Amino acid sequence: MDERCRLYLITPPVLPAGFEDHLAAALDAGDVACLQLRLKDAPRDEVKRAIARLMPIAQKRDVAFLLNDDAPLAAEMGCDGAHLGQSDGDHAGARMLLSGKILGITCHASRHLAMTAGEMGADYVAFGAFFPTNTKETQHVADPELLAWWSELMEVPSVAIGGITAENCAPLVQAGADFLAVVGAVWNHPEGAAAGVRRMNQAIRDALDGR
Ligand SMILES: Cc1ncc(COP(=O)(O)OP(=O)(O)O)c(N)n1
Ligand SMILES: Cc1nc(C(=O)O)sc1CCOP(=O)(O)O
Ligand SMILES: [Mg+2]
Repeated sequence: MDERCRLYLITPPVLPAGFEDHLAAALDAGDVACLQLRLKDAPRDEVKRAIARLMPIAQKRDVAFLLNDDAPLAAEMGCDGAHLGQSDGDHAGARMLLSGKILGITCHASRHLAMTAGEMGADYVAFGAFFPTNTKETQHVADPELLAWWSELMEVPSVAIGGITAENCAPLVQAGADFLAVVGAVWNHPEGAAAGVRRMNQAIRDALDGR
């Protein structure tokens, strides 16, 4: 098992005014492995403008920039990769389009979906939701045991998602999650996004000490 577990940051579904400054402060506050742009239901032009604004902020800091839902647009815009759900198009086609780039696949709480994604060539498999969340209506509940099973059997990294906070993340880290993906724990942190990143990283370190 890789002894590390890293933070995977996802943007809020709607970007507030001045988001660039909040993003830069968050990414400067501590280790963030990647940033996923997740603008649900935004027109393609708006997503393109957001990529042009935000991708340089991430890449300048060595944070991989992934686009949610749209592998062709990720390829066209030179993103570092894409995240696709089970209804987000042809995974094998996306794998070819994003050759050499990162492709992550949502696998809910399903061992079968994860094995299929791993065999297809996914760079990570995402499991969730581990906890209730206000960010999205979820239909699947994942258990930390799934992360332990995956990390013991497979080399492909796992991402845990759904309602994860500094307070509840320890069992996921200790079960072997390679990444913790969060929205609210960072963007809704009462002291700001930078404090959210610091707090998540501290919680990950504390949990790794107890692994
Ligand atoms: C890292 C990560 N894991 C899971 C998801 C969820 O993807 P999906 O099921 O396609 O749902 P939407 O995010 O598109 O609403 C994700 N985005 N990122
Ligand atoms: C985008 C997303 N996908 C999920 C899944 O279970 O597949 S849960 C989720 C929302 C994550 O936001 P927060 O960290 O605020 O709970
Ligand atoms: Mg999706």
